[in-house]
Amino acid sequence: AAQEEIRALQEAEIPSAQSLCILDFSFSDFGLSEDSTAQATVRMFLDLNLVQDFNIAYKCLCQWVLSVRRGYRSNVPYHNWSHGLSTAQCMFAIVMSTDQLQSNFSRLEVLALMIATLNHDLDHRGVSNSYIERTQQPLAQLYGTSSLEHHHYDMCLFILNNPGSQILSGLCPDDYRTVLPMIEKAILATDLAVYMERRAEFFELGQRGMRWEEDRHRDLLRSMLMTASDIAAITKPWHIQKRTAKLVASEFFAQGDREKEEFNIKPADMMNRDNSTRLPHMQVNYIDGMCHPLYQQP
Ligand SMILES: CN1CCN(CCNc2cc(F)c3c(=O)c4c(-c5nccs5)[nH]c(Cc5ccc6c(c5)OCO6)c4oc3c2)CC1
Ligand SMILES: [Zn+2]
Repeated sequence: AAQEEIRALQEAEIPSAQSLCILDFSFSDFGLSEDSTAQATVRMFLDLNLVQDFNIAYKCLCQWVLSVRRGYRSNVPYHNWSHGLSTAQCMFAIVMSTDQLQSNFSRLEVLALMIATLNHDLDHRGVSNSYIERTQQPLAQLYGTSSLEHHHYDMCLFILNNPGSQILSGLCPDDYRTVLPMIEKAILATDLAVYMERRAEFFELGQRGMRWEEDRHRDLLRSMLMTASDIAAITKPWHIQKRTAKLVASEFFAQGDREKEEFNIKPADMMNRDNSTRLPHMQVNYIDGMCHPLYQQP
């Protein structure tokens, strides 16, 4: 990120959570300027007490936020900075609402989940894993499965290791060794194919009135929370949801067009522009099949 941008953010008066509406599950960044989205991210880290709990130098936090924002591609209709911020804001609202009741999450978990949500789709190219794997993109050579998510984590780590944005430099070695794998697992958990494989176990455990104390159970809980934040766009008020669905459609149809033209392969239904008339049908299918079961979980 550029020095004057960092100084501007560092010296800015960061608005309160209330004035930014970041405690609301109906939050949308649609009206916010690029600068306000960076300030909203700083506000989340401040209000979660992460800055003082983990001795994060404020200038470092500002540079890190701006580097993450820059790490998203603005020419991608849906999987861009706005989606990364919205996902992090949903996690912020979850943590802040549940922690009022009892301290559900450890400090390290909150730090890991906030870093993971904000970074989880870094450098997304607007195409799905199946596209990358079927068309033998370089990313597919690097990672067999979840190629996108492995790349998102790689980029997250790259920014965390960049001089000037090393917000984890204040952690003791034990905390550092604990939080990085937590962030990696959380980002890899945002591959919806992985979520679909693991959610049955989560629902089954949820029926047993779990206390979610064992490590492997906490991994599963954090993974499900990542997906709940990642797909929260369909929980927004209808006028917001409608606008976002159009962005998703334009991103998916662009992929379908490339599959037809460049690779002469038949796109999946969701990616095929010929199905534009079936948008409402696909929307309902997606919500009923993918999303509602997760939000219904007690
Ligand atoms: C086989 N499948 C193929 C698809 N694959 C990737 C699925 N991943 C994803 C990831 C996502 F984030 C969304 C997502 O956020 C979606 C939303 C939203 N609505 C409001 C806010 S977000 N609506 C729909 C369904 C849909 C409706 C109309 C369409 C369409 C998709 O594509 C073209 O027209 C979504 O599908 C999604 C599918 C999973 C495996
Ligand atoms: Zn995402």
